[in-house]
Amino acid sequence: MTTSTVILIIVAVVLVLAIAVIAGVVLNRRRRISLSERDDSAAPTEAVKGGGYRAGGGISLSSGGPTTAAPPEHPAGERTEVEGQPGVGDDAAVPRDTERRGIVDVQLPDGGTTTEEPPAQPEAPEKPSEPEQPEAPEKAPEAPAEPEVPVQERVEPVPEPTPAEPGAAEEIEEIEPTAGRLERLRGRLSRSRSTFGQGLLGLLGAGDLDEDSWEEIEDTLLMADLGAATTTEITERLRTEIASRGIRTPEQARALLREVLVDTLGPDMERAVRALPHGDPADGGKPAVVLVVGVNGTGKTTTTGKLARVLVADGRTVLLGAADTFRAAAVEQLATWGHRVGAEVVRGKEGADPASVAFEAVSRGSDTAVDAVLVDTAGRLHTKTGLMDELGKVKRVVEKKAQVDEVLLVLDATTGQNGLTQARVFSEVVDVTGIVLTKLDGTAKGGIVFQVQRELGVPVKLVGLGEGPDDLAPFEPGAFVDALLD
Ligand SMILES: Nc1nc2c(ncn2[C@@H]2O[C@H](COP(=O)(O)OP(=O)(O)OP(=O)(O)O)[C@@H](O)[C@H]2O)c(=O)[nH]1
Repeated sequence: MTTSTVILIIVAVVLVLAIAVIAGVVLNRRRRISLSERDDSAAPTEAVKGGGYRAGGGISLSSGGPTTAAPPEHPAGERTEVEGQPGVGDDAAVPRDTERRGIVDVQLPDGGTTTEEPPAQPEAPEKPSEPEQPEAPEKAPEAPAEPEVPVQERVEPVPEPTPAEPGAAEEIEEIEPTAGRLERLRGRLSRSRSTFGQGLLGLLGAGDLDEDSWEEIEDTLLMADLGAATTTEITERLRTEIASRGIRTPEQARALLREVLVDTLGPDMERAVRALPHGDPADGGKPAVVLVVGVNGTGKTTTTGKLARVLVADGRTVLLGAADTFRAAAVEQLATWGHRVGAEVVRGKEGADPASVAFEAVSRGSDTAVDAVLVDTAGRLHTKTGLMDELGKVKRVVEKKAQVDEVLLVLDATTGQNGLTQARVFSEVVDVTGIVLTKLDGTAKGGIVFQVQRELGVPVKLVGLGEGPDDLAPFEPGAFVDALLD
């Protein structure tokens, strides 16, 4: 063995040993890191999960029972007012039906076929000698160009008795005068009043406001759903004005608070509901077209019915379009409202294309020269995209026949911030021109009025203050703030 071979062997052995040592060190480190990683992650997980709370028992479960197979009951009477619900694509309350479908799922009938008769209506026996239904095919030339909307095939206008028809007049209800409604319904705001107005007045009237008092004022505004931006704006203005005007007495504080709140509500915004016709419909004028949109359960159908009553009480003729075809009961509900005020109702079968129903309603309204066509739309769809598609389509299709004068977005005041999220989404889809805030009688958080207007720049035009047929009032900032503060 030569010297060089010996050296080579020694070098090789040294190299092998070095590699072995390095590998050992690396493996050892990895193991250590891996162990410490696990240790680190274990601690926060526990902290987040438990937060120190230990449940005393398991979650109580019960059987769904046999009722799951039966068709769901209309739970309108059981609606619970749950904070933070719903989102767009959800319901505002307990879903009334199990089946959901998007417009893409709707089966279109073959051309030329007639749709099957709708299920017998409760009112049907009372009007056996109804005039013949208008011939749908006559409207074919007026149908919109959108090929997927075979209007004349899908919609079945069902004329309800009008005031002029013999035998129908006695069924039509008397409608409360619309003037001064907010004043009359003022007591319904009492729940809002107690926490919001009285809390603020108590703080401001106490005088000598320190930082804690201002924080409390901010908290009161935030808890009443006024939102951060409006709260800051109001608080800053109150601070400035109290200092510059030298407000001393509770009366002065009250007057200032009223002034600031009313100003924040934009008293100059145009709040008239655009539901009067363009010219005289009997003389070639066009009816006003009002679309009522919103998430299901917020009170769209009820609001449409209440608004019809307001118009009828004002001596106007109204036609209702039941374009909420996702739920048969919603169509029936609107038909009942129509029947009660003597308004004709145009409806499609369950699952009919809402756009075609809306189009037919507007066509029929123009033909019969009514003053206003109110279209109740569906708000429950799987997704925001589905909702956009449908509402956008309804508006586009209707606009082929007439101008849409008003798009009323119905929001449930009891859903707080979520109403705002809904408002944003709906205003992306259609140009919302007015807001109807319903169920203000059932919340202590009337402050959502401030936030919604600020966010959307669209006025609250009407408020729902109860389930009664005439519990719809115009929104008047001064009277509203007085109701909060008195
Ligand atoms: N307390 C109170 N209840 C209201 C008001 N407006 C509507 N409601 C009730 O809210 C429930 C839902 O109203 P709907 O008109 O059916 O709601 P919708 O948005 O049309 O829902 P769908 O019919 O499913 O499309 C009903 O029980 C109404 O009586 C209101 O201003 N105050």
